[in-house]
Amino acid sequence: MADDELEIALTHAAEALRHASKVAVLTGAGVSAESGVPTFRASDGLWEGHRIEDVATPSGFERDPGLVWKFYNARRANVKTVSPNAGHLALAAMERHWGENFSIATQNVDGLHQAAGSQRVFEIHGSLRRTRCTACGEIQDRGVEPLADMPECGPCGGRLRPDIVWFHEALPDDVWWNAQQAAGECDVLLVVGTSAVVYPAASLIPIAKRSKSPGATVIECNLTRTEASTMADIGLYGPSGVTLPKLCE
Ligand SMILES: CC(C)NC(=O)[C@H](Cc1c[nH]c2ccccc12)NC(=O)[C@H](CCCC/N=C(/NCCC(=O)O)S[C@H]1O[C@H](COP(=O)(O)OP(=O)(O)OC[C@H]2O[C@@H](n3cnc4c(N)ncnc43)[C@H](O)[C@@H]2O)[C@@H](O)[C@H]1O)NC(=O)OCc1ccccc1
Ligand SMILES: [Zn+2]
Repeated sequence: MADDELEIALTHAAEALRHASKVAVLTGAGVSAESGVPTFRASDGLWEGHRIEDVATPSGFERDPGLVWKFYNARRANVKTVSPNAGHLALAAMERHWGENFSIATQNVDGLHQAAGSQRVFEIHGSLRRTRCTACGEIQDRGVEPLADMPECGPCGGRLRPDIVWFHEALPDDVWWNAQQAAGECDVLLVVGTSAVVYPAASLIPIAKRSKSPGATVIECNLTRTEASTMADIGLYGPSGVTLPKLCE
Protein backbone atom coordinates (compact mmCIF):
# COMPACT_ATOMS: atom_id res chain seq x y z
CA MET A 1 0.00 0.00 0.00
CA ALA A 2 1.46 3.38 -0.97
CA ASP A 3 2.50 5.48 1.99
CA ASP A 4 0.03 8.28 1.34
CA GLU A 5 -2.83 5.78 1.00
CA LEU A 6 -1.75 4.16 4.29
CA GLU A 7 -1.60 7.58 5.99
CA ILE A 8 -5.16 8.35 4.88
CA ALA A 9 -6.39 4.91 6.00
CA LEU A 10 -4.61 5.33 9.36
CA THR A 11 -6.34 8.70 9.84
CA HIS A 12 -9.75 7.10 9.22
CA ALA A 13 -8.90 4.19 11.54
CA ALA A 14 -7.76 6.53 14.33
CA GLU A 15 -10.99 8.54 13.90
CA ALA A 16 -13.15 5.41 14.19
CA LEU A 17 -11.21 4.31 17.29
CA ARG A 18 -11.51 7.80 18.87
CA HIS A 19 -15.32 7.43 18.80
CA ALA A 20 -15.37 3.81 19.92
CA SER A 21 -16.50 2.88 23.42
CA LYS A 22 -16.05 -0.86 22.80
CA VAL A 23 -13.29 -2.43 20.66
CA ALA A 24 -12.87 -6.11 19.75
CA VAL A 25 -9.98 -7.76 17.91
CA LEU A 26 -9.68 -10.99 15.90
CA THR A 27 -6.10 -12.14 15.30
CA GLY A 28 -4.49 -14.89 13.24
CA ALA A 29 -1.01 -16.23 12.53
CA GLY A 30 0.05 -13.03 10.75
CA VAL A 31 0.23 -11.02 14.00
CA SER A 32 2.96 -13.39 15.21
CA ALA A 33 4.85 -13.63 11.90
CA GLU A 34 7.26 -10.80 12.77
CA SER A 35 8.09 -12.67 16.00
CA GLY A 36 9.30 -15.65 13.97
CA VAL A 37 6.25 -17.93 14.30
CA PRO A 38 5.52 -19.52 10.89
CA THR A 39 2.05 -18.81 9.48
CA PHE A 40 -0.08 -21.62 8.02
CA ARG A 41 -0.24 -19.98 4.62
CA ALA A 42 3.54 -19.52 4.45
CA SER A 43 3.86 -23.29 4.94
CA ASP A 44 1.37 -23.80 2.09
CA GLY A 45 -0.73 -25.70 4.58
CA LEU A 46 2.02 -28.25 4.94
CA TRP A 47 4.12 -29.27 7.90
CA GLU A 48 7.19 -31.30 6.99
CA GLY A 49 5.17 -32.56 4.05
CA HIS A 50 2.15 -33.46 6.18
CA ARG A 51 -1.15 -31.73 5.43
CA ILE A 52 -2.04 -29.56 8.43
CA GLU A 53 -5.35 -31.42 8.41
CA ASP A 54 -3.43 -34.67 9.05
CA VAL A 55 -1.61 -33.45 12.13
CA ALA A 56 -4.36 -31.14 13.50
CA THR A 57 -7.38 -33.51 13.54
CA PRO A 58 -8.73 -36.11 16.03
CA SER A 59 -8.46 -38.79 13.31
CA GLY A 60 -4.81 -37.81 12.70
CA PHE A 61 -4.12 -38.22 16.43
CA GLU A 62 -5.90 -41.59 16.48
CA ARG A 63 -3.91 -42.74 13.48
CA ASP A 64 -0.45 -41.52 14.54
CA PRO A 65 -0.25 -39.73 17.94
CA GLY A 66 3.57 -39.77 17.74
CA LEU A 67 3.54 -37.71 14.54
CA VAL A 68 1.06 -35.24 16.01
CA TRP A 69 3.17 -34.80 19.13
CA LYS A 70 6.27 -34.30 16.94
CA PHE A 71 4.32 -31.50 15.18
CA TYR A 72 3.27 -29.81 18.43
CA ASN A 73 6.56 -30.31 20.26
CA ALA A 74 8.29 -28.64 17.29
CA ARG A 75 5.91 -25.68 17.57
CA ARG A 76 6.41 -25.53 21.36
CA ALA A 77 10.17 -25.44 20.77
CA ASN A 78 9.68 -22.59 18.28
CA VAL A 79 7.50 -20.57 20.66
CA LYS A 80 10.14 -20.98 23.39
CA THR A 81 12.54 -18.95 21.22
CA VAL A 82 10.23 -16.07 20.26
CA SER A 83 8.85 -12.95 21.97
CA PRO A 84 5.94 -10.60 21.31
CA ASN A 85 6.46 -8.03 18.54
CA ALA A 86 5.39 -4.37 18.30
CA GLY A 87 1.97 -5.48 17.03
CA HIS A 88 1.23 -7.56 20.15
CA LEU A 89 2.54 -4.72 22.35
CA ALA A 90 0.35 -2.13 20.59
CA LEU A 91 -2.76 -4.26 21.23
CA ALA A 92 -1.77 -4.60 24.91
CA ALA A 93 -1.44 -0.80 25.09
CA MET A 94 -4.90 -0.40 23.54
CA GLU A 95 -6.33 -2.69 26.23
CA ARG A 96 -4.89 -0.39 28.89
CA HIS A 97 -6.76 2.49 27.19
CA TRP A 98 -10.16 0.75 26.80
CA GLY A 99 -9.89 -1.56 29.81
CA GLU A 100 -12.90 -3.92 30.14
CA ASN A 101 -14.27 -2.69 26.80
CA PHE A 102 -11.36 -4.18 24.85
CA SER A 103 -10.79 -7.87 24.09
CA ILE A 104 -8.84 -10.11 21.71
CA ALA A 105 -10.20 -13.30 20.17
CA THR A 106 -7.16 -15.14 18.83
CA GLN A 107 -6.86 -18.15 16.57
CA ASN A 108 -3.22 -18.37 17.64
CA VAL A 109 -2.07 -20.95 20.15
CA ASP A 110 1.32 -19.29 20.88
CA GLY A 111 0.31 -17.25 23.96
CA LEU A 112 2.15 -14.15 22.67
CA HIS A 113 -0.76 -11.76 23.37
CA GLN A 114 -0.62 -12.67 27.05
CA ALA A 115 3.19 -12.48 26.99
CA ALA A 116 2.79 -8.90 25.67
CA GLY A 117 0.59 -8.04 28.68
CA SER A 118 -2.90 -8.48 27.21
CA GLN A 119 -5.37 -9.73 29.84
CA ARG A 120 -8.69 -10.22 28.02
CA VAL A 121 -7.59 -12.84 25.47
CA PHE A 122 -10.05 -15.49 24.23
CA GLU A 123 -7.99 -18.43 22.92
CA ILE A 124 -10.72 -19.82 20.67
CA HIS A 125 -8.42 -22.54 19.25
CA GLY A 126 -6.72 -23.44 22.53
CA SER A 127 -3.07 -23.14 23.53
CA LEU A 128 0.24 -24.89 22.82
CA ARG A 129 1.10 -24.39 26.54
CA ARG A 130 -1.63 -26.65 27.88
CA THR A 131 -2.16 -30.41 27.72
CA ARG A 132 -5.41 -32.30 28.17
CA CYS A 133 -5.72 -35.94 29.28
CA THR A 134 -7.73 -38.08 26.86
CA ALA A 135 -8.77 -40.32 29.80
CA CYS A 136 -9.54 -38.13 32.86
CA GLY A 137 -9.80 -34.76 31.05
CA GLU A 138 -7.23 -33.11 33.33
CA ILE A 139 -5.98 -29.84 31.77
CA GLN A 140 -2.51 -28.63 32.78
CA ASP A 141 -0.45 -25.55 31.88
CA ARG A 142 3.01 -26.83 30.93
CA GLY A 143 4.57 -23.61 29.72
CA VAL A 144 6.85 -24.32 26.75
CA GLU A 145 9.29 -26.73 28.37
CA PRO A 146 10.01 -29.68 26.03
CA LEU A 147 7.59 -32.60 26.63
CA ALA A 148 8.14 -36.34 26.12
CA ASP A 149 7.45 -37.71 22.62
CA MET A 150 4.22 -39.28 23.90
CA PRO A 151 3.49 -37.52 27.20
CA GLU A 152 1.29 -39.30 29.75
CA CYS A 153 -1.06 -37.93 32.40
CA GLY A 154 0.48 -37.78 35.90
CA PRO A 155 -2.69 -38.53 37.89
CA CYS A 156 -4.11 -41.36 35.70
CA GLY A 157 -1.39 -42.35 33.25
CA GLY A 158 -3.72 -41.68 30.32
CA ARG A 159 -2.50 -40.36 26.96
CA LEU A 160 -2.14 -36.57 26.84
CA ARG A 161 -3.06 -34.44 23.85
CA PRO A 162 -2.38 -30.72 23.24
CA ASP A 163 -5.28 -28.60 24.62
CA ILE A 164 -5.87 -27.32 21.12
CA VAL A 165 -9.03 -27.25 18.95
CA TRP A 166 -8.40 -29.48 15.97
CA PHE A 167 -10.32 -29.41 12.70
CA HIS A 168 -13.82 -30.96 13.04
CA GLU A 169 -13.79 -30.20 16.76
CA ALA A 170 -16.02 -27.70 18.55
CA LEU A 171 -14.54 -24.53 20.04
CA PRO A 172 -14.60 -24.25 23.87
CA ASP A 173 -18.15 -23.04 24.66
CA ASP A 174 -17.36 -20.30 27.22
CA VAL A 175 -14.44 -18.83 25.30
CA TRP A 176 -16.37 -18.86 22.00
CA TRP A 177 -19.42 -17.34 23.67
CA ASN A 178 -17.28 -14.48 25.04
CA ALA A 179 -15.72 -13.91 21.62
CA GLN A 180 -19.12 -13.71 19.93
CA GLN A 181 -20.42 -11.38 22.66
CA ALA A 182 -17.47 -9.01 22.25
CA ALA A 183 -17.82 -8.97 18.44
CA GLY A 184 -21.58 -8.41 18.73
CA GLU A 185 -21.17 -5.41 21.07
CA CYS A 186 -18.11 -3.66 19.61
CA ASP A 187 -18.08 -0.33 17.74
CA VAL A 188 -14.79 -1.23 16.05
CA LEU A 189 -13.51 -4.71 15.10
CA LEU A 190 -9.80 -4.97 14.28
CA VAL A 191 -9.07 -8.01 12.05
CA VAL A 192 -5.33 -8.62 12.24
CA GLY A 193 -3.14 -11.10 10.33
CA THR A 194 -5.76 -13.64 9.36
CA SER A 195 -6.70 -15.13 5.97
CA ALA A 196 -10.26 -15.44 7.40
CA VAL A 197 -10.89 -18.87 5.82
CA VAL A 198 -11.32 -20.95 8.97
CA TYR A 199 -14.78 -21.15 10.60
CA PRO A 200 -16.44 -20.42 12.91
CA ALA A 201 -13.61 -17.94 13.79
CA ALA A 202 -14.11 -15.91 10.59
CA SER A 203 -17.84 -15.56 11.37
CA LEU A 204 -16.93 -13.00 14.07
CA ILE A 205 -16.57 -10.47 11.24
CA PRO A 206 -20.18 -10.64 9.93
CA ILE A 207 -21.32 -10.90 13.60
CA ALA A 208 -19.67 -7.51 14.28
CA LYS A 209 -21.08 -6.04 11.06
CA ARG A 210 -24.64 -7.19 11.66
CA SER A 211 -25.29 -7.25 15.40
CA LYS A 212 -25.90 -3.62 15.99
CA SER A 213 -27.10 -0.83 13.73
CA PRO A 214 -25.07 0.82 12.59
CA GLY A 215 -22.79 -2.25 12.60
CA ALA A 216 -19.23 -2.07 13.81
CA THR A 217 -16.50 -0.43 11.74
CA VAL A 218 -14.24 -3.26 10.55
CA ILE A 219 -10.54 -2.41 10.18
CA GLU A 220 -8.41 -5.05 8.42
CA CYS A 221 -4.66 -5.13 9.18
CA ASN A 222 -2.85 -7.49 6.82
CA LEU A 223 -0.02 -7.65 4.29
CA THR A 224 -2.58 -8.29 1.57
CA ARG A 225 -6.31 -8.34 0.88
CA THR A 226 -8.09 -11.45 2.17
CA GLU A 227 -11.49 -13.17 2.27
CA ALA A 228 -12.40 -10.53 4.89
CA SER A 229 -11.57 -7.50 2.73
CA THR A 230 -15.04 -7.20 1.24
CA MET A 231 -16.44 -6.75 4.79
CA ALA A 232 -13.72 -4.29 5.86
CA ASP A 233 -14.50 -0.56 5.97
CA ILE A 234 -10.82 0.38 6.33
CA GLY A 235 -7.75 -1.57 5.14
CA LEU A 236 -4.32 -1.04 6.70
CA TYR A 237 -2.11 -3.06 4.35
CA GLY A 238 1.39 -3.60 5.69
CA PRO A 239 3.09 -5.55 8.49
CA SER A 240 0.91 -5.39 11.64
CA GLY A 241 4.10 -4.78 13.66
CA VAL A 242 4.27 -1.44 11.79
CA THR A 243 0.62 -0.45 11.32
CA LEU A 244 -0.76 -1.25 14.82
CA PRO A 245 1.76 0.92 16.75
CA LYS A 246 0.80 3.83 14.43
CA LEU A 247 -2.77 3.48 15.74
CA CYS A 248 -1.49 4.09 19.26
CA GLU A 249 0.36 7.34 18.42
C1 LIG B 1 -10.05 -24.84 6.28
C2 LIG B 1 -11.48 -24.42 6.52
C3 LIG B 1 -12.21 -24.30 5.24
N1 LIG B 1 -12.11 -25.45 7.40
C4 LIG B 1 -12.82 -25.06 8.48
O1 LIG B 1 -13.03 -23.90 8.76
C5 LIG B 1 -13.32 -26.20 9.34
C6 LIG B 1 -14.61 -26.79 8.73
C7 LIG B 1 -15.70 -25.85 8.67
C8 LIG B 1 -16.55 -25.58 9.68
N2 LIG B 1 -17.45 -24.63 9.27
C9 LIG B 1 -17.19 -24.28 8.00
C10 LIG B 1 -17.81 -23.33 7.17
C11 LIG B 1 -17.32 -23.16 5.91
C12 LIG B 1 -16.21 -23.94 5.49
C13 LIG B 1 -15.58 -24.86 6.34
C14 LIG B 1 -16.08 -25.02 7.60
N3 LIG B 1 -13.56 -25.70 10.70
C15 LIG B 1 -13.42 -26.60 11.71
O2 LIG B 1 -13.12 -27.76 11.57
C16 LIG B 1 -13.71 -26.06 13.11
C17 LIG B 1 -12.39 -25.93 13.94
C18 LIG B 1 -11.45 -25.00 13.30
C19 LIG B 1 -10.20 -24.82 14.20
C20 LIG B 1 -9.05 -25.69 13.73
N4 LIG B 1 -7.83 -25.37 14.48
C21 LIG B 1 -6.95 -24.43 14.12
N5 LIG B 1 -5.86 -24.14 14.90
C22 LIG B 1 -5.54 -24.98 16.03
C23 LIG B 1 -4.63 -26.04 15.58
C24 LIG B 1 -3.22 -25.55 15.42
O3 LIG B 1 -2.97 -24.35 15.43
O4 LIG B 1 -2.38 -26.42 15.26
S1 LIG B 1 -7.22 -23.54 12.68
C25 LIG B 1 -5.67 -22.78 12.32
O5 LIG B 1 -5.73 -22.46 10.94
C26 LIG B 1 -6.07 -21.09 10.76
C27 LIG B 1 -4.97 -20.42 10.00
O6 LIG B 1 -5.45 -19.17 9.60
P1 LIG B 1 -4.64 -17.82 9.96
O7 LIG B 1 -4.34 -17.77 11.42
O8 LIG B 1 -5.40 -16.73 9.36
O9 LIG B 1 -3.22 -18.04 9.24
P2 LIG B 1 -2.90 -18.07 7.66
O10 LIG B 1 -1.50 -18.55 7.57
O11 LIG B 1 -3.99 -18.76 6.91
O12 LIG B 1 -2.95 -16.51 7.22
C28 LIG B 1 -2.02 -15.60 7.78
C29 LIG B 1 -2.46 -14.22 7.32
O13 LIG B 1 -1.59 -13.27 7.90
C30 LIG B 1 -1.13 -12.39 6.91
N6 LIG B 1 0.20 -11.93 7.34
C31 LIG B 1 1.40 -12.60 7.25
N7 LIG B 1 2.38 -11.85 7.81
C32 LIG B 1 1.78 -10.71 8.28
C33 LIG B 1 2.27 -9.54 8.97
N8 LIG B 1 3.56 -9.39 9.30
N9 LIG B 1 1.38 -8.57 9.31
C34 LIG B 1 0.05 -8.69 8.98
N10 LIG B 1 -0.47 -9.77 8.34
C35 LIG B 1 0.39 -10.76 8.00
C36 LIG B 1 -1.14 -13.16 5.61
O14 LIG B 1 -1.29 -12.27 4.51
C37 LIG B 1 -2.41 -14.03 5.81
O15 LIG B 1 -3.57 -13.33 5.39
C38 LIG B 1 -6.21 -20.49 12.13
O16 LIG B 1 -7.56 -20.51 12.50
C39 LIG B 1 -5.42 -21.47 13.00
O17 LIG B 1 -5.83 -21.45 14.33
N11 LIG B 1 -14.49 -27.01 13.84
C40 LIG B 1 -15.73 -27.34 13.43
O18 LIG B 1 -16.26 -26.83 12.49
O19 LIG B 1 -16.30 -28.32 14.21
C41 LIG B 1 -17.62 -28.69 13.83
C42 LIG B 1 -18.22 -29.11 15.06
C43 LIG B 1 -19.15 -28.27 15.62
C44 LIG B 1 -19.80 -28.69 16.77
C45 LIG B 1 -19.49 -29.94 17.34
C46 LIG B 1 -18.49 -30.74 16.78
C47 LIG B 1 -17.83 -30.31 15.63
ZN1 LIG C 1 -5.56 -38.32 33.12
